[in-house]
Amino acid sequence: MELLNETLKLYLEQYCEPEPELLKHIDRETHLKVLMPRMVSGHYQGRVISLLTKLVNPKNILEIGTFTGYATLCFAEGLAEGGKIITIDINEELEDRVRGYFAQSAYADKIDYRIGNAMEIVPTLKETFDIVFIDADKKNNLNYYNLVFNQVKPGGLIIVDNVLWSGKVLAQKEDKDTSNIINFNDEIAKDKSVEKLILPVRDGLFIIRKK
Ligand SMILES: C[S@@+](CC[C@H](N)C(=O)[O-])C[C@H]1O[C@@H](n2cnc3c(N)ncnc32)[C@H](O)[C@@H]1O
Repeated sequence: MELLNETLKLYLEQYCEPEPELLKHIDRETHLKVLMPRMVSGHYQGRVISLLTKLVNPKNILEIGTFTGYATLCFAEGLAEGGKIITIDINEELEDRVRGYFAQSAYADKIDYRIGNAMEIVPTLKETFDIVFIDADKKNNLNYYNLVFNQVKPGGLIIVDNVLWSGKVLAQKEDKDTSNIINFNDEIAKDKSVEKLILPVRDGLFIIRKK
């Protein structure tokens, strides 16, 4: 089940900023040439990410789950002067394509793209982050959250994608992925060290602000 019906999606896309040409190209190629294209953030969610990032004006961003780099470039639009984004993906088959997209963008020198298992790479990072985007293997949402939490600045954001999981979370489906996401959402709801809300954007974006 798609949470946004096609008519509403098209309307929302008309009343936000237009999709930059490179992102249009990435979205088109992702749908034509890459497996599981529906993982791409896309126009409306991309503009939500871009606007949120501009409000925060971050120095350091961490993205866990690059895929084709669409959201990476949306985050990069809002980086502060001298800021950078580290983005991690385990899928080396996409590396050349994604490095090509980043090279064509205005943000090539701000993006630190690493290939490997985020569960191994994240514990090696020394930076503190203004924004962390968790969008990889959903079973590890809580592990990533716990791994990065101490490196998120007070007032910083942790954003987690797909927390409504195509409506399966509301239907309380009992498959493993859905149960993991429900468990993650429940843990965040109980966490008193953060302010939080789920935006019903695309597949559900959890916006979590560290107090
Ligand atoms: C939903 S996609 C990311 C979409 C992208 N952030 C966007 O918004 O366009 C999830 C990505 O996580 C990656 N991934 C899955 N498990 C991972 C892991 N353990 N470490 C790093 N990346 C992982 C997958 O290869 C996939 O490209």
